[in-house]
Amino acid sequence: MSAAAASPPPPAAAGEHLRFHLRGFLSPETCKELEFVHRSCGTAGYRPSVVSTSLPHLAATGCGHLLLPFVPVRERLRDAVESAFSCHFDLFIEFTGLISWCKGASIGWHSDDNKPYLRQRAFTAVCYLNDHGKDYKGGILQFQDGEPSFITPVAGDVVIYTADNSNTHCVDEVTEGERLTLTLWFTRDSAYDEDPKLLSFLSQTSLNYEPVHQSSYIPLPASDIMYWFAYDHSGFDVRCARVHILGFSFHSSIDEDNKSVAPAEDDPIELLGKPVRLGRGDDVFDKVFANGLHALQVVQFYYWKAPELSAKRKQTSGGSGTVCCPVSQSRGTKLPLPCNHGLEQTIFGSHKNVEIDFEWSDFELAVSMWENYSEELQRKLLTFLPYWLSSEAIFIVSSCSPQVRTEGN
Ligand SMILES: O=C(O)CCC(=O)C(=O)O
Ligand SMILES: [Fe+2]
Repeated sequence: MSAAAASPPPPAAAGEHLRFHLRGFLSPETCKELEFVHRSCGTAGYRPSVVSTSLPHLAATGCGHLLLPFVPVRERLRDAVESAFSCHFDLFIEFTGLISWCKGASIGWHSDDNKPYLRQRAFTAVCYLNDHGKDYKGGILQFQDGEPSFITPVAGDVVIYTADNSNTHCVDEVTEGERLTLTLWFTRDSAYDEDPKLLSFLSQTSLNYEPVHQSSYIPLPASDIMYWFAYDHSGFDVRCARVHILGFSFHSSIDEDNKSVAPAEDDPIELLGKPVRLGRGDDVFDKVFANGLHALQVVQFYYWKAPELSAKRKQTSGGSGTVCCPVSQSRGTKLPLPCNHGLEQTIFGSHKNVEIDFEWSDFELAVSMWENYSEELQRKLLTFLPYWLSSEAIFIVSSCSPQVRTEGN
């Protein structure tokens, strides 16, 4: 969760600078962690060819604990904006969201406060989580006037600018791959502060679980329609596409010799709301996941940790052979989900290019690492929430701060 310690931009006299390009603001590890959250939880976006993950969506789908990786980043970005634009007033975060700009996504010339319902926006921060050229083509950010006149996105870099028409900008069409960003808008108007809204969601969902119970971090899918990515008179389910691209498939949780229990679904996509297994090639993994989103999150966690896991395996076993295989070939049949492999490949296919040296034993280890990771975040969330609720704000609660009393202290 650590964010790289880039020095804050120098304070500027009002009007002196329109925008700042901060290089290396986020560490590669922070970029990867946010990418994991987005690829696990994103839904079809608010514009064509876009997938997005907003913080209220995380809180509403049983993933309130996944807000934690955002907390230090939001705080550092607010500090950077306040210092860059010499703000002698309170600044609130109006929106925080992860966005994938997929093939065909672009935005024409605009300023970020250009609609009556967007007038409250004062500043924008866009963090780039992956690299132009390597991960996607197109997607250059251009400004109409002033310097810098364009930004070529590099993972870890941030651009901050005023949301008014002195920063009219556009984003070129993404022609290949997936351009990942973390976008924040800041406001001076506390009525638009997103924190109280998030806290209200969190208190309705996360506070119900005490003590930490396993099911408290299992994701709960939103309505199926939110995962439908429409493209060119066709489309696909985002959960299926993300799982397929990494070589996995969804299987029934019911064993083949027990077919009589298998219920017939009107809409096969509804099967993703029920317990599922994961398969790869002819193998089906033993574990039953609570739903398709749970399975997807574990697959994305595995993908995030795969290089580390395979390096560890090679170190300990000298690279030879598999230890045990928690899989079988006769378990749950492949779910009859509608898919469009060609389109899934066109839209999400580019990021699997880091070839995974796949072993089921690594995957099994990733399942327990994911459980530990989620449990730790959930524990932190439950510790922080009372402090957040009493100040109606989301902030880093330092464990050494004297007012924090955690269990056992
Ligand atoms: O992603 C970017 O570089 C800028 C995005 C943008 O202009 C917007 O979301 O309003
Ligand atoms: Fe914009």
